[in-house]
Amino acid sequence: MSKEKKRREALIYHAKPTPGKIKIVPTKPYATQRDLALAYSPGVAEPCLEIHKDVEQVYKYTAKGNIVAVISNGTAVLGLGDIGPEASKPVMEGKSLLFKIFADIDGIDIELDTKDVDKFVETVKIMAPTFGGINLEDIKAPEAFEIERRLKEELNIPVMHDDQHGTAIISAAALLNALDLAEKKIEDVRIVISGAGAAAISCSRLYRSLGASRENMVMLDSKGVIRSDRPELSAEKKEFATDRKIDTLEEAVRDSDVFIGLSIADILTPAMLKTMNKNAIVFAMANPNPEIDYNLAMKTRKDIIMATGRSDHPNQVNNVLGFPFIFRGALDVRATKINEEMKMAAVKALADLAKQPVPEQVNIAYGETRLTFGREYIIPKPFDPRLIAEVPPAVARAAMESGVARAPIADWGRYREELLQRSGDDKKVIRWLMSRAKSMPKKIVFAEADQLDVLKAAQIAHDEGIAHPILLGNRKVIEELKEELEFDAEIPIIDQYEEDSLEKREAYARSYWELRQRKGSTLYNSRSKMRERNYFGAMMVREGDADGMISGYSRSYSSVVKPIFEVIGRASEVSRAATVHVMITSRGPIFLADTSLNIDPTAEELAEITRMTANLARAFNFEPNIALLSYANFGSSEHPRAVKVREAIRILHEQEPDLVVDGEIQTDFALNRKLRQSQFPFSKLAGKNVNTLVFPNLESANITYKLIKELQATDTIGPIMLGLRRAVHILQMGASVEEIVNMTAVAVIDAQEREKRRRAKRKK
Ligand SMILES: NC(=O)C1=CN([C@@H]2O[C@H](COP(=O)(O)OP(=O)(O)OC[C@H]3O[C@@H](n4cnc5c(N)ncnc54)[C@H](OP(=O)(O)O)[C@@H]3O)[C@@H](O)[C@H]2O)C=CC1
Ligand SMILES: CC(=O)C(=O)O
Ligand SMILES: [Mg+2]
Repeated sequence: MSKEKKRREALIYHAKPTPGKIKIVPTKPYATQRDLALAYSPGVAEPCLEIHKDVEQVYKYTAKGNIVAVISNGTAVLGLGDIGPEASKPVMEGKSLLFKIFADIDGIDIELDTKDVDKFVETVKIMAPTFGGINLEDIKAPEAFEIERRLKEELNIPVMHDDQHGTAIISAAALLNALDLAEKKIEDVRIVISGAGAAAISCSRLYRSLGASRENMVMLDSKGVIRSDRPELSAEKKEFATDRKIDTLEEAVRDSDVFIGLSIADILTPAMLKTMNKNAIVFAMANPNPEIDYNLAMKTRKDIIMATGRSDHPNQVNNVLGFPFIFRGALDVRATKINEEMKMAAVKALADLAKQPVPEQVNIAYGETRLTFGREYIIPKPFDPRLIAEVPPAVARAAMESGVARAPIADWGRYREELLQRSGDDKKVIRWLMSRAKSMPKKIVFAEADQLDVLKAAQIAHDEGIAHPILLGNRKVIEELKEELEFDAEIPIIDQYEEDSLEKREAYARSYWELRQRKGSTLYNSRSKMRERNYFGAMMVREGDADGMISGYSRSYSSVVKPIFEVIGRASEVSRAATVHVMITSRGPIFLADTSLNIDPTAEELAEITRMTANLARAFNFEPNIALLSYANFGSSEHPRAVKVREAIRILHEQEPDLVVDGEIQTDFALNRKLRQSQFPFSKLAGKNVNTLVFPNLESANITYKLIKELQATDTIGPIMLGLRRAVHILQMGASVEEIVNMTAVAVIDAQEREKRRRAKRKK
């Protein structure tokens, strides 16, 4: 993608559909007059009075304990410099978003219009009662040091300047691991630090407390090497001033072992890099552009261990790995500060985690085949789900042991459980879907590529590397739309009406005729069918010219299903096809079946639909806990409709004893674990969170999924077609671009799975 296109994409992302990246959502009921009388006057007076009597009760009755203020004055925004408070807001909103998605902390961004240290400190102090913690961000040195020092002294909630300590913690963990790989000792290595600001000073201090010697360190600022004979040095810079008589980065870097960049882009040249010692460690962490471009550095020297602050190269050393988890641990024990012990605990937890075997889902999330501790993996990845379970407990424990925890944790097992729950499964499934598709993109026919939204989805699928699209439809329209979308990649376009497609059309018509000649088709009508896009597209997949197909955006489901069933047909191992919708809810994804095909399945058919749905959930990386829904619970009705579901359960319990499935059960008992436990403790679902719902008939399934979708405005993936011979999926009419992209990923993964099975079969 061109730089200009990336720029516009970033701007549109921030502007649409609503400006910015965060919003506030109520957590209590507010529907009725009674709710409002509790939420606000008169009920609200009660917690006010309790807190007035004992201020600590504020943690019990308000959200304070989970809110962190992300505060900046915009004087050192990333590596962009002093761009002002308003211009820093996107970064602060970004930090709030990261707080939420990684650690379930509500980050509130605050941009202060002052460069005056006293005013800044006073303002934050005045606001402090609102927050459980204060994350200072992108404030330039030396003011940042004084602001943080004073706030730490004067407030009794955790205060951390992220650019100082977040960066120091992550880079220290990465440095320890890199030194391990380079077989060097921190006490012996010569370290050059480019930058003498908030981040650089704090990192250097932490390296010293890990054993680095001051004599081996050289620090540079915008004026060059910080020498002890330089006049007017700040106290912080003096701490790292060198007695060596050198002035330039070039001189400093020669024969050094470690380069730490926390300054500005592109100041380390290949020539300088070549003068560093063997197995040099290069952390070029300036954002958004590092001190030396990753590819340029790797081209210059093969033996370096390289990291940047960016997510698009191996070894992202960025404070995103730290602040969400460090604050999580600090908040959870109501720590009065974030002290050295807590920081060291975080360093150790992160460094250790990188050496552990990496879960498959992390490999998939990053499109890697096998991440293992080594030069290209010295630090965990931000989307590693183990971070939330490892780092906060380490920080919380250190807070308790160092005497700053006001609410110590007693049950560590339960705390871990709570942490895992916080990591929320909602968007993970989409992320997983995309990464899994990207790991081996497949050729997917977009049968309605002359529709704007379908083409947009094909463009995203192509740009993101999810699929290799084939655009089927009116060539002129597709080309015009492509131009409008600036979709300038060379993508195959097939217009089945054109002269060029005649040969294929004839070949497909003959194959189709062979297939259907005893089902009433003539060669003549087979030829005319191949003019229809869904027949043509399906034949492309059938004949191996494509791996999968997406259609149905502009026509009714039933009119698209027919050609697909005629051409592709049902897989031999099943007696029917079925469809599943995955609803992305706040409690995680829920699989619903059958939402689009079987109108009134028999007990046997329901059992089969359940088995297919369970397989799909597993293919999505979820262990299925399945409820077969009814209007009745466990034998409470003898109506044939309830009996049918009971019979399906009997079949499943007999044939699939290990499958976690039960019913017939009503929806509320299925979804509410406590309620279910109180009434039906004997159920196979006891202690389980149900994530798969199989409905007794099409009406109930279809109505339910549409109801959830419209009322909750949740993301959906579906309808996912199960039980066909090929990876062909039919969209709901008018699907959104996101939904089409999701379904494209589903089609790709489906094709990947089929290929895997074919290979396994061939091996046998
Ligand atoms: N990867 C990560 O997680 C993080 C990366 N960073 C990055 O580190 C950089 C600095 O951030 P921060 O410390 O907050 O900002 P500060 O404004 O506090 O510090 C910037 C420092 O860079 C120095 N500098 C400017 N130009 C040069 C130069 N040509 N050579 C050497 N030093 C120079 C400045 O020198 P002087 O003192 O003379 O003005 C100053 O010491 C930014 O690019 C930021 O994006 C920061 C935090 C986290
Ligand atoms: C990552 C970060 O906080 C910075 O670059 O400023
Ligand atoms: Mg920052």
